[in-house]
Amino acid sequence: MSSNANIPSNYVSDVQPILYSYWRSSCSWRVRIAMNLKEIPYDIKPISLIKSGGEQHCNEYREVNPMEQVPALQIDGHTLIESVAIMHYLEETRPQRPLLPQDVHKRAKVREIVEIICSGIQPLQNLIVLIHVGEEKKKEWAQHWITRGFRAVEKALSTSAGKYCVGDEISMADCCLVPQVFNARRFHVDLRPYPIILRIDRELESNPAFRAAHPSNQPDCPPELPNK
Ligand SMILES: O=C(O)/C=C\C(=O)CC(=O)CC(=O)O
Repeated sequence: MSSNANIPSNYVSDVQPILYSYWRSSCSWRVRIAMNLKEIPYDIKPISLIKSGGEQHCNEYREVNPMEQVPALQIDGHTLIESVAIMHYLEETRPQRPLLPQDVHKRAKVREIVEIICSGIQPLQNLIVLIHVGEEKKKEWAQHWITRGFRAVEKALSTSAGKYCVGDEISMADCCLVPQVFNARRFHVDLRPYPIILRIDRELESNPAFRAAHPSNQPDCPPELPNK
């Protein structure tokens, strides 16, 4: 299966991977997009982040992911956690449909945008943080950090974007951007100051890999919430 000269051919297993995922977890969503783009078939094991105080905290799942978060991916006989590390593993073992550009400067740009979103925005507005911030303040809190980060993303995109975040090829940066835009809408962030972000999000809306990964198309999406 693997055509990457650095990866032994027996490294990649034919056993279908299992993705521990939650329908509107943006981190699970990044990996779903990457798997779909690379056309890797996988099964989803839903982990409800809200049922009974969160299934991610149960003993059984803590064995899978000691960070008590989704996603986790069982693949090639290994259990991997952390969405960005997982995307890089997929890139290295399944080089088909690359998610990193060849050009080193473009690669750096992809990693920069990934980092802004995955370290500088999402962790500050995820469920565990918002629980600590409290119901009353959580919307303002999330808006603050998303706005701060989107200013930097928009600036990065002003020099890197073509059709997508970096040039005209879909990359890891796009896998991270689309779920973060969803979160921004969820917290009613005014997105008008970010026209490039909005344009790329719109561009990717109809892409089949992105569409299939959308929360509303997940097996654990509550039926009463078909549209986000
Ligand atoms: O249904 C819920 O409200 C629970 C959790 C989430 O949305 C996931 C997050 O914590 C946000 C995120 O992934 O960025």
